[in-house]
Amino acid sequence: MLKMQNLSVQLGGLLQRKAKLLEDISCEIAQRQLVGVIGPNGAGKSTLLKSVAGIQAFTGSVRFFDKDLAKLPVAARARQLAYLPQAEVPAWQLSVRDLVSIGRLPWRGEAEDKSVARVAAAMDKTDSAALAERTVDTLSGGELKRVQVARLLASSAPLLVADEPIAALDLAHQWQVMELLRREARAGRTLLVAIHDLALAARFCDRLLLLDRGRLHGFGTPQQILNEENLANVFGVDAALRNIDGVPVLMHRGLRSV
Ligand SMILES: Nc1ncnc2c1ncn2[C@@H]1O[C@H](COP(=O)(O)OP(=O)(O)OP(=O)(O)O)[C@@H](O)[C@H]1O
Repeated sequence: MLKMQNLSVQLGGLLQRKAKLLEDISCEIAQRQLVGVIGPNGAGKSTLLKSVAGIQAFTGSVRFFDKDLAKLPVAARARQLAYLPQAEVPAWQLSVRDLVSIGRLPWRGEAEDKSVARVAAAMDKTDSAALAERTVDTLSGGELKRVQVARLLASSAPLLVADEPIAALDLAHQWQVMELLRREARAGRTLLVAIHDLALAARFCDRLLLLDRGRLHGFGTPQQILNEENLANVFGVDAALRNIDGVPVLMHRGLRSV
């Protein structure tokens, strides 16, 4: 289980203006769940994910199965969680296969064949096997994103943290990646995924964590979180919600504010 307690992020030193990016986020996420982190631009989604991933300083605690993630040595933490940043542009002319293999680095002492098999499986699942020998700097934005998702999936970490993993993907690949992430949850992993597409979040996520200006506005099932009040008050849109096959579907009426 992933447990955040009073997680806060504040920027600025003694003489600088202080900015609260996250304020007292407390939330418990069960194992085997795909959790969508939603909220408008600037709500704090990336900051939350970076805090959980251990690359953003914060106060409070983030525990995963009773391990305080921030206190784990880096190598041990890398075996607990894999992280996909929002915008990651590889600086080297790595091959796709080598970039996906980076997901295996925390297990580099292990038998070679298992890593090779996991890398191949991750490329297959994300439709990136045909790109294996290309260098990553030649890929389109969507192809690169799929390869980066493959790197995440190649990891054996039980906690996956992904910042907008379906941004830049076409419709079919968005569905494919969401299906893959849900399957990883069903297989036992816990996933925390920032996502802007509320329709896909409603369709695939087990729980939604709604942030508004650095605060936790709500945590619950898509049915509980995606209501007309939250859409108006948090996202500033006037929308009607219709229930189709048990999934809330948004019908936009207009903007409340921009
Ligand atoms: N280093 C920083 N200095 C000042 N402000 C920052 C810094 N990092 C983040 N912020 C601010 O913190 C807020 C939250 O940023 P964050 O990237 O977490 O938002 P987000 O919800 O992921 O947004 P988006 O949907 O646009 O990706 C934003 O207003 C951002 O400008």
